[in-house]
Order: sequence, then structure tokens, then C-alpha cells
Amino acid sequence: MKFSERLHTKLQPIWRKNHSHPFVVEMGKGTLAEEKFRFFMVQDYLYLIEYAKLFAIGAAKAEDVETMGRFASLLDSTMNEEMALHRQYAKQFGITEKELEEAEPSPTTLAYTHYMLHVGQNGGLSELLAALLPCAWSYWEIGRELAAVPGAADHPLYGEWIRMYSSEEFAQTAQWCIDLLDDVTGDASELTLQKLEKIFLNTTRFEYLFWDMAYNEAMWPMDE
Ligand SMILES: Cc1ncc(C[n+]2csc(CCO)c2C)c(N)n1
Repeated sequence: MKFSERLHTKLQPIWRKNHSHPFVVEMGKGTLAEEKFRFFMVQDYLYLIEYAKLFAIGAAKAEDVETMGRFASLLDSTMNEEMALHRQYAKQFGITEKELEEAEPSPTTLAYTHYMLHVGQNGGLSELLAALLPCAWSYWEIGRELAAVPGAADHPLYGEWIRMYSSEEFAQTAQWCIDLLDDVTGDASELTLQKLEKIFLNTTRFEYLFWDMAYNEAMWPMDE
């Protein structure tokens, strides 16, 4: 069994909880409160800035020129396409570029991004891939599931998000990360696979926390 299949099967219970989080379900139904999505957009912008750094670290840790080039182009498209889309999309919710630039990360955004960067900086390529994969993979699946809900992809507010993450481009990125992780773990020991599984489990859990943070608009509780 490929390592990605093992991960996907083993983590189904948490994976399902992520996909059935009220934030995700209400986005599909189009009933999600705009304020919650607004909170999400701002935090997700901050998240993407840090996430993009993982692609830069991936380029530095790549063991061949083709992989290095692929990480470099993911870094380029995240910085120059996905984030520009985010800025434009944010305007529809009345979020200005200044607000995005000046926003403070929530505790969950800080914890999630710092965890991924810690793993990316201190581990090898397989650790980095295990940390970044749940993000690409679960958004791809969520995008596809929501796109299958009648009318969801045409919703005036959330349709664009659903169309973006169910697009072929994101599918390819997720698939490339999956294939590369399978490739680099081809002859890994069981002990190594278990360590990688823990990393994948942690970022899968962080995906849940990120939806939950946005749904509850959770900043530092002691500042309220
Ligand atoms: C919390 C959070 N998790 C995952 C993504 C999705 N995502 C971020 S980068 C990337 C891949 C390539 O650009 C994908 C699919 C997100 N936006 N926010």
C-alpha cells in the first residue's frame, strides 16, 4: 500500500470531522455568516504567507532539479496568483489591502504556521511534505465535495472559493505532493513512517482547528 493511502485510510475519522465542520457545511449551503468568512479570509491570507515559505524550504531541500523547479513554481503561483486572488476576493467582503497587511495572526494561525515551519526547517523533504500535504489534499477534497452540492459553486459570496479549490490546478498540486511523498517514502522504515504519520496527523488536526477558529472568530481570549 502506498504511504498516502495508509495515511488517508487511517485518518478518515478526523478527515470526516474536518469536512463536516459547520464552517464547511454552511459554506456549502450558503448560510455561513459573512462575518465568519471575513475572519477566515484575513487569517487565511496570513496563513498563506507562511505556507508559501514551506515551498521555498522545499526548493532548498529538494534532491533533484525537477523537484526544485516545481517547488519554485508553487512558491511563485502562491505569492503572485493565489494571494492576488485572495486580495481581490477579500474586497467583496469589504476587506482592504491595508487591513490584510496590518492584521494580527490569531493563536491558531500562529500555532499552525509555526508548527509547519518548524517541521519544514528541522526535518528533511519527507517531513516537510507530511506537514504541508493535509492542507493541499483536504482543500482539494472539500472543494470537490462542495462543488457537488447543487447551487454551491454559483453562490454569490462563497461560489468563487468553491470554484477555486475544486479547480484542476489545485487538484494537480495536491496530486503532485501526494506522489512526491510516496516517492520519497518508498523504502522508508516503519519507524520513519510512524514519525511522518504523526506530522500528517498534527497538521490534519490543525486544519480542523483553523475552521473552528474562523467559525468562532477566535482571537486571544484575554484581549476581549
Ligand atoms: C488553513 C488553510 N489550509 C489549506 C489551504 C489551501 N491551500 C493553501 S496553499 C495550497 C496549495 C498551493 O497553493 C492550498 C491548497 C488554505 N488556503 N488555508
